[in-house]
Amino acid sequence: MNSTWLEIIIPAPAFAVDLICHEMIELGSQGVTVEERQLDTFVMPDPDEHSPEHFHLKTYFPNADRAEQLKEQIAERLQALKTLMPNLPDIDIELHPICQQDWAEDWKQHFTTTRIGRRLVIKPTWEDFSAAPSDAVITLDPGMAFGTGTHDTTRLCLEALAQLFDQQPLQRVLDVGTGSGILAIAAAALGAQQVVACDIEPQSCLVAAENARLNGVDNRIQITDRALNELEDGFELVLANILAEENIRLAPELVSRLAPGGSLVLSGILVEKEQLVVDALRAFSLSGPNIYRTAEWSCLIYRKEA
Ligand SMILES: C[S@@+](CC[C@H](N)C(=O)[O-])C[C@H]1O[C@@H](n2cnc3c(N)ncnc32)[C@H](O)[C@@H]1O
Repeated sequence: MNSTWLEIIIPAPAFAVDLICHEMIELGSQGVTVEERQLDTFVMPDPDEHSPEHFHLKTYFPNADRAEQLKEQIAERLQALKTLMPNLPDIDIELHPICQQDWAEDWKQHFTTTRIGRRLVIKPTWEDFSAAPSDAVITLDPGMAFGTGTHDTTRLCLEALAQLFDQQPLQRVLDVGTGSGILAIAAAALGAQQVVACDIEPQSCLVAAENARLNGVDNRIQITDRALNELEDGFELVLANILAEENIRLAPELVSRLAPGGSLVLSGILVEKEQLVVDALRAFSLSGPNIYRTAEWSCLIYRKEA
């Protein structure tokens, strides 16, 4: 489906954002997003981060042919808001017609069967693949959760996982921020007998559980939304594809969940934030890191002293 929508961008001061959003919905907008910060990553904004004074509202209307009429209506609404908020400045809005593609099909084009390392193969549910006997094939439908293997941060983790399993078989693996479950399932497919996968998002836990079932490894993966500090320890491998800041915040818990000699794989780290993580991890008895980079992402691999 390729229908044309109208995207309207409204620069707005912080104090007016809620009311303007409300007005747009009243005018028939099918969705409003508020760009409040430069998103350089994939998860939640830092709650301690200060909000900026100005925002960009993007609001979407299904009927692009109403552009001129909508522009006038929005100008009238903004003018009317000035009676409530005398400090509201004059606002220049931008209008762009945009094509709505069939996103579900569009992103699928970028998720195709991929081999990682010697044995690991990631395959979308809608593709066929003839596996060699030694292949560890995992089949995924990421649903609403993050993790198809196409994102560089996931890929770096999968490469680390494949490399570590090549060095020695690993039995107990912890996947922190499991998303679609891709890393946990890959660990089980490569032979781990007990995998714990946690995520703060209940939706991710549901998707991960379904993907584990689909891959026939649900009996070896325990999926939980419990906090990291409530989980057991003694893991030979701990993977965390979460933000640099989150990796730093959780570092004591991540390290304490490792068995002696265990490996810690930290991903989701922008190259520019790599040093922050390296500095924070110095506080622990770890060797490393071995650092792997793809585009703007870094992945750090540590080993806990035996
Ligand atoms: C970038 S995704 C990674 C998904 C998957 N592991 C992968 O490598 O593709 C990060 C996931 O971590 C989860 N997450 C973020 N902070 C977390 C935390 N403190 N504890 C557990 N999960 C967390 C998010 O909900 C999200 O599903």
